[in-house]
Amino acid sequence: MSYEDDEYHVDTFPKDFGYGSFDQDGLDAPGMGGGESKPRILLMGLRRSGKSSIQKVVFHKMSPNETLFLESTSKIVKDDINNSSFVQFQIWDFPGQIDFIDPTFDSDMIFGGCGALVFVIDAKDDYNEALTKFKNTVIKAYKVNPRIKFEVFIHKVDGISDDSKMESQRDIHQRASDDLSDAGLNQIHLSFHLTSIYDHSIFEAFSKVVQKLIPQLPTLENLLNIFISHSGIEKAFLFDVVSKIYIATDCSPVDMQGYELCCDMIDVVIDLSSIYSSEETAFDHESSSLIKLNNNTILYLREVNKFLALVCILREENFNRQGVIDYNFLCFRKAISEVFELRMKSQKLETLDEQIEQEDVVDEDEDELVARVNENHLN
Ligand SMILES: Nc1nc2c(ncn2[C@@H]2O[C@H](COP(=O)(O)OP(=O)(O)OP(=O)(O)O)[C@@H](O)[C@H]2O)c(=O)[nH]1
Repeated sequence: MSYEDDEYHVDTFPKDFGYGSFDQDGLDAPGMGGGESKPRILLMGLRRSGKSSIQKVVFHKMSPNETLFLESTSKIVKDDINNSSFVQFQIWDFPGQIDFIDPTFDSDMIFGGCGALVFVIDAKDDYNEALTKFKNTVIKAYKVNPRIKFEVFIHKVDGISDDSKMESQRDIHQRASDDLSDAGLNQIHLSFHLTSIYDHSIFEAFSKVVQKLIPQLPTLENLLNIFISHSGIEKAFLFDVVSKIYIATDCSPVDMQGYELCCDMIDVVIDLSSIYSSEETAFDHESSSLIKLNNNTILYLREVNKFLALVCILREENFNRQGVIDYNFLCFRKAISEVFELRMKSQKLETLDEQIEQEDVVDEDEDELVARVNENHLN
């Protein structure tokens, strides 16, 4: 975790139940955790649009109200998210005032290794300036790296009526697309999300951003489809426990209420478990939980590995066959660990290749770059 400020309130989890270096069955082999091989998510947008708040709420358990006291970001902040082999990336939080189109800005380096660019637009503000900045940023980034996924967060939609939200989204979508086609770039795909840190929408949106960076996503979805169809389950989410973003779900549509219930269940399990166990074992290989709702529905949680949990929604009568569900779950967990191992092997090979090509210079280059950009562009 690259934040020096460790003072903020930890909302739900024990303080050290967060991201950090990990060593899972020797999977954190040298070179594997090296931040430089991880895809990068860039958080960009105008000043005070909410970039740092998003990062702190989703990945550092800051409570939304505390973001009111966040100071403006004055330099690029790099943050390593190292929670599991499936979810490893870096988030770079950019200061709102940074000038991407300045010729001295090293866009090759910044956008080159970037997996997704999240552009945050404050829905409560006049967004003309934001759209101009968005257009310039996309043009520059696409030129350097056409594989970047462009994600627009229409942010701070709390307290806005559903009609106004839809209207803002339609308007921003239309104008952003028009701007890009005027620049001859109508082939660029933009994704739009309505978000707020005051509800689960920010976690849902970030889930979708992160999923696009997981090459094994189709395999995970397939495994979940097979699992639910043979177990009488209606919906299943594979959750990253710390951030509560889901890294995969089955192919049925996501209902926001169901997602919120599953997120809340994770909080309940960790909170209760922390009372009766040490902080390190609040979530371990024996973690599982069952919650009966008063509408004939059951929430069922099982630990998949140190960082992942499977949370399922099913009808009460289907839980009569718990033995079948548990057996299927064990098969599912085994399959996940095989995918996980395969990924580790291929990452190891990639790292070896990279090391042969360029002996350990990338890390220094990137840090130098960030320092240089901060020096050149910011007070
Ligand atoms: N109502 C509401 N306010 C939000 C939301 N997200 C962030 N804010 C507020 O917006 C203000 C600015 O948030 P920051 O995260 O500092 O914005 P930033 O984009 O990082 O700003 P710079 O560092 O100056 O670029 C803070 O007062 C937050 O509390 C949201 O979803 N809803």
